[in-house]
Amino acid sequence: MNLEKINNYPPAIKDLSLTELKDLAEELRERIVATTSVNGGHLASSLGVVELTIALHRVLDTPTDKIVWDVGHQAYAHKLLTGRLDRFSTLRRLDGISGFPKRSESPYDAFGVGHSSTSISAALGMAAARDARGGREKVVAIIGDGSLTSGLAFEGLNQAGDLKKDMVVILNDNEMSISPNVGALASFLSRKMTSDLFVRMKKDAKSILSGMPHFGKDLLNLARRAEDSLKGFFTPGMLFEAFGFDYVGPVDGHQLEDLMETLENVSRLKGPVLLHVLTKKGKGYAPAEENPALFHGIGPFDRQTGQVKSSAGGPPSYTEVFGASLIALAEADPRVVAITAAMPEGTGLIEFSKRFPERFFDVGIAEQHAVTFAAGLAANGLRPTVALYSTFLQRAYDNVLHDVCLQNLPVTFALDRGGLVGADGPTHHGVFDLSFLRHIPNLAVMAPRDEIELRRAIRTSLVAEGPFAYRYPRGAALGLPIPEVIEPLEIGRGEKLREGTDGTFLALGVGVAAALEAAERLQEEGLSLAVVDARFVKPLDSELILAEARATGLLLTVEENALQGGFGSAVLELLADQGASPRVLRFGVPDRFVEQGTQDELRQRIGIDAASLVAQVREHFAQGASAQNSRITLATGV
Ligand SMILES: Cc1ncc(C[n+]2csc(CCOP(=O)(O)OP(=O)(O)O)c2C)c(N)n1
Ligand SMILES: CC(=O)[C@@H](O)[C@H](O)COP(=O)(O)O
Ligand SMILES: [Mg+2]
Repeated sequence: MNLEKINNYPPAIKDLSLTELKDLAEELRERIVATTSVNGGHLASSLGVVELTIALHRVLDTPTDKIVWDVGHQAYAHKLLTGRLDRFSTLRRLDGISGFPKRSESPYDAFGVGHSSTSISAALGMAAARDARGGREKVVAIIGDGSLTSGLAFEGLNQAGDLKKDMVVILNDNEMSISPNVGALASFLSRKMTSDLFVRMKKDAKSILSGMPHFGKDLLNLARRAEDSLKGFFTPGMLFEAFGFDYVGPVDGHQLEDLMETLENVSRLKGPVLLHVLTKKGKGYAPAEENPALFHGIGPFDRQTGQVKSSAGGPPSYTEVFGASLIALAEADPRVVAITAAMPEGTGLIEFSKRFPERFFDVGIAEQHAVTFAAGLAANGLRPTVALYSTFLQRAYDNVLHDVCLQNLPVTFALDRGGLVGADGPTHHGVFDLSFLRHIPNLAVMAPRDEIELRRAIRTSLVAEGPFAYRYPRGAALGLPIPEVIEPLEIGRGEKLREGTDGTFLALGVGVAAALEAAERLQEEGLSLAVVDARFVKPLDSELILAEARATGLLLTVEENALQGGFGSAVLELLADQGASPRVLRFGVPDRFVEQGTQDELRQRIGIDAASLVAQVREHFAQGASAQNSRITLATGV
C-alpha cells in the first residue's frame, strides 16, 4: 500500500508514479471516511483537499518547506502523509492525535491552528524570518474561501503585498464556509459570476469585432490572444493583484497532474503569489458531496448510508433551546435581531434566519465586525443578540469593551460552547470567557444551570438596560419540562438550591448539577453541604455569598472556566474586600491548556465532575486540622 510506504518514510511520495499517486488519493479518502465515521470529525473539508495535499507534499520538501494550514480542519490527509497513519484511529480522542495541526505533534505541522484566517499572517512571519536568517525554505499558506472573509486574512494580504516576500497563498475555493459562503467577496469569487461575465464579454466582443469590414478579423485574433489577460482582469485576479500578489488560476483542485505542475511553477516565482484552486467539499464521498454543511464537522455516522448515529429522542441541545427561545421572543418584539459569524447551524439560528430573514445577519467569519456591527444596531434602536462560540469571541475582546460596554449599549452575547467542548480540544474550549468578560464595566455575565434558566437569561438579556452575556455548554440540555411562563431573572441574584451545614458549594452553569450530585453523595457519608447556584459572575450576589460564608465557613466554588480570574477568583475578591475569612476551595480549569477528549473525560481529568468533587471534598475533611493551615486551596486536577 502506498500509504504505508509513505507512513514509514514521508519523502517516499516523491518516488510514486502518477497512477500510484491517484491510488494514494483513494487510500487517503478511504482512511479519512473510515476513521471519521467512527470518531466524528471534519470530513467534508478534508476530503476536498486530498489531491491538493498530495501535490503539496510531492512538490515541496517538507518539513523544511512550510505548509501553513488555515483553521486546520482540512489537514487529515496531511496527517496521514506525515507519519500519523498508525495513530490516526485516535483522531480527536483523549490522548490521541489532534483534529488540527499542532506543532508539538509533528515537525510537519508548521503552525498550530483551529481558529480561522491566521495562515497568511503566520506564513508571512515565517517568510520574513527565513529572509532575516538567510534561509531558503518555501512557505505556503492554504486558506479557504470562507476563512478569507475575515479581516485578519486581509491584514495579512495587505502586509504581504508590501513586504514582497517570496511566499505562496493557495486559495482553496469550494464556494462554502460551513454553510454557503456569504458576503460581497463570495459573489466576487463566485464561479458562476466570473464565468458568466467572461462568456458574455467574449460573445459581445466577438460579434462586434467580426462585424467590422476590414480589420475585424485581425482584431478578433488579437482579442483571442489577449483572452488570458482579459480573463485575469475580470476574475478574482484583480483583487489579489491590487494587493501586490501575482495571481495564478483558477486551477482544478482535483486534477493531480495539473495541480502538481502548477504548484511546481508557482513555487519558483519571486514575491507573493496567489494560486486559486477550485475544489469540491466532500469530494469522493457522495453523502458529503450532497450535504457538505452536515459533513463539515460530523459525529459518528454509518458510512454506507451517511446517516448520523445520533441519540434521537433525547433532550434538545442548549443550542436548540437558544434558537427556539430567541424566535419566541423575536415574535413579540420587532427590535430583536440576531447575528452569527458564519455559524448559523452551529449557533442554532437557521430557523430564526428563515422566520425573520430581514432580522438575521450572517457576517462571515468576522467576529470583531459582528460585535461592532451589533453595537451599531443597538445604538440605533435595535436589540441585537450576537451568537458566537465562546472561543471565537476571544477575537473580539476590544470590540466588546470599546464599542459595546464603554457605551453601555444593550447588546446581548449568546456564548455557545461555553466550557469544555470535547473533541476539538484546546483551540475550542470556551473556558476563558468568564475571566475575560467579568472585569468589563457595565457588562452582566451569567451562566445558566439548565435550559429553563437559559430561557430566563435570554428573556432577561432583552429587557436589560445594558450589555448582557450568557454562556451555555455544548451538547444536550437536561430535558426539563419547560414552564409556560418564563420569568426574567433579577440581575445579580443567585439561588440557594440545597441546605447544608458543613460547607457550601457555590456553583454556576454545568457546575451546579455536579455540585448537587456531589452534595447528595456526600450526604450519604455524613457530610452536609449546601448548594447555591450563583448564576452571575457579574454582578455577584454578594449578599448570598457572604451569608453562606458566615453560615458554613467553607465555600467550594465550581466552574467550568479557568481558575485564573474566573468565578472563584471573583468570590475571593469579594471575601477579601469584605474582610470575610471562610475556608475556600476552588474547583475549575487549571492554569494550563486542556487537551481533547469527551466532555465527561475532561471533566473527570480536571476534577470538576461529581465523583471528583466528592473525592476532593472527602479528602479535605479527612485531612481535618492540617488543611486548616492554608485558608485557600486550588483544586488543580491532575
Ligand atoms: C475565528 C473562527 N471563527 C469561526 C470558526 C468556525 N469555522 C471553522 S471552519 C469554518 C468555515 C471555513 O470555511 P473555509 O475556510 O472556506 O474552509 P472549508 O471548510 O470550506 O474548506 C468556520 C466558520 C473558526 N474556526 N474560527
Ligand atoms: C473547525 C471549527 O472551528 C468548527 O467546525 C468547529 O469544530 C465546530 O464545532 P461544533 O462541532 O461544536 O459545532
Ligand atoms: Mg470553503
